[in-house]
Amino acid sequence: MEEEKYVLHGAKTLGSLQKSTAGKQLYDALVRHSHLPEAMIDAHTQEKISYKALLETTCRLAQSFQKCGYKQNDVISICSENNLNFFCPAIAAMYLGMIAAPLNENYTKGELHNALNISKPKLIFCSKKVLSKMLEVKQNFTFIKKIIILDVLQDIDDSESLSNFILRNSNESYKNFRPLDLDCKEQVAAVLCSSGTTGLPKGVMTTHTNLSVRFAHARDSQIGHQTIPGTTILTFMPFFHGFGFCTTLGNFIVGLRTIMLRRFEPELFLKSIQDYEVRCILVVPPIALFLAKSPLVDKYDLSSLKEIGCGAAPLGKEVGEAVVKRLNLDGLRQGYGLTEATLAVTLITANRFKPGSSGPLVPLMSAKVIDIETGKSLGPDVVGELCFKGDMVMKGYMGNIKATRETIDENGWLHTGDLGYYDKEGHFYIVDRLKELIKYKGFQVPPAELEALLLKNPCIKDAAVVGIPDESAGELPAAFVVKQPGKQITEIEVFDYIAGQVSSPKHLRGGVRFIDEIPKSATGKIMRKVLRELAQKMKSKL
Ligand SMILES: Nc1ncnc2c1ncn2[C@@H]1O[C@H](COS(=O)(=O)NC(=O)c2csc(-c3nc4ccc(O)cc4s3)n2)[C@@H](O)[C@H]1O
Repeated sequence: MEEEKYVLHGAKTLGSLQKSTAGKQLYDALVRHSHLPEAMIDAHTQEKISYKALLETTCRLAQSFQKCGYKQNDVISICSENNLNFFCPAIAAMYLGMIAAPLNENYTKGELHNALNISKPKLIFCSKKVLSKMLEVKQNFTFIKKIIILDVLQDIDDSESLSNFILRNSNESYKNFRPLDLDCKEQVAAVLCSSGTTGLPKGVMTTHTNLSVRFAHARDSQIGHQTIPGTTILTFMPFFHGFGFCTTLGNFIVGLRTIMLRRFEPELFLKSIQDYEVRCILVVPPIALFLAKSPLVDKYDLSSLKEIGCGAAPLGKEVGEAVVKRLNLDGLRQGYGLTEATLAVTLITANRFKPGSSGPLVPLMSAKVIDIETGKSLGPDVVGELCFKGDMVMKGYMGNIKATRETIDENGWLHTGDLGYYDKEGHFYIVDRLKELIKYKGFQVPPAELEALLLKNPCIKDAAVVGIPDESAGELPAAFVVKQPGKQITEIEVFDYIAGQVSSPKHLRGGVRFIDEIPKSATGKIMRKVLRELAQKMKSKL
């Protein structure tokens, strides 16, 4: 029986929680905000999309899906850098109980192969930039029926443009379209990649109920970053990642004006805040460090900025305080979240700033910190594994019951693999990571994925990858390698071997170190803590 005294509960009710599907809530929001001229602006091109255009495009795209015979639980993937049309297929899919599976556009063909094998999309929406890569990958999968290009007006060879696909398969009478009623708790809305506490990337099944809780938080002035329609928020968070995906959907729900960057570009970032009079920005810790230290910041008028949301990786208390002081803010709204729990599960709320804390538990969720030996829940100010329960917890990993059961226990508790504690006021502090996951600038770097690639190299007998601390990036992936007897390979050859197979965040920026044996426990588990300590003593030649 759970010791109730050490289980924390967020607010049990939230006036803004709606029982309808995420698709219906998004549809209603696009209708409600259809008078607002700017839903999203591309900071690179100044192009924009209105709420009315989002409404028409998503309804006609849903009608097109229906005309072409796509149906409930069919998966569509979106593989693109942030762009104005990124969310059109995702929202249209949610109207119909289809499933949106965003993919990192920087994935190599090998990474895409793994991710596509999980979600098995019938349709892929991609940008012109990744079209050739997607066409090559498509050849290996019979389940992919079509590729549609998001950011061109004309077809390219056999791939239709989004606008032509809609024109050919729908008509002007989109006003008769309505989203379907669905079982919100069971119906999967999106599948997002995450490696979780161990192993290779998996597909996190996020349901309509999961998103509904997020939308309730977004609407609530105590939790949401901004809640007044038309308020301007800026993001460069990749839309394929839970942080960027779920916060931007929340922006549409509230009617915000989202200024979108494809990637962080210092001058464009600062100029956009100034020129669009941005009120709120969402950042990861390396950008908080930039805001704290860069001389560039003094060249721009950032006086419109009233709020900074920061998360996805640890933020040093001193950095947060430096940003607040330099930008004359009330505080920095740090949050702690994981893809497996949809978005932030602890979040600094307005006026409850505590430097170094990731904030109190969000409404509609429960939390406990457990002793990693006994599993018993712990009281305040004692470090243990963070666990969460409630309607933000994912349905599970797609097609992977074993990994799901290893992450969500029989009582519905999500075991995060993170170490932390809460203080007497219920503020949470993340202090370390039990799990092997490495975070490079907020991006996931699953050691198991790199270790599997290293072991395929004929010159390598054994290998382990750990994260080593870095002030700017948070952690850098570093490899320990045992050479095959009689084989030669250099550090740079190992670095290049990995860099040629995976996307940039996974490159071995922490270096390569050759050792005689990988330290392992009696059960064969890599002793990663030992390796992290060894990495500090053994400098890499790279
Ligand atoms: N604040 C934090 N401090 C320390 N570590 C943090 C962290 N947030 C995530 N992490 C680490 O990333 C892991 C999860 O990685 S992940 O799966 O890629 N997902 C994420 O990192 C993730 C998904 S949603 C999300 C956030 N949403 C927010 C909304 C508003 C806001 O102000 C702040 C945040 S953070 N983060 C966690 O298990 C943890 O190890």
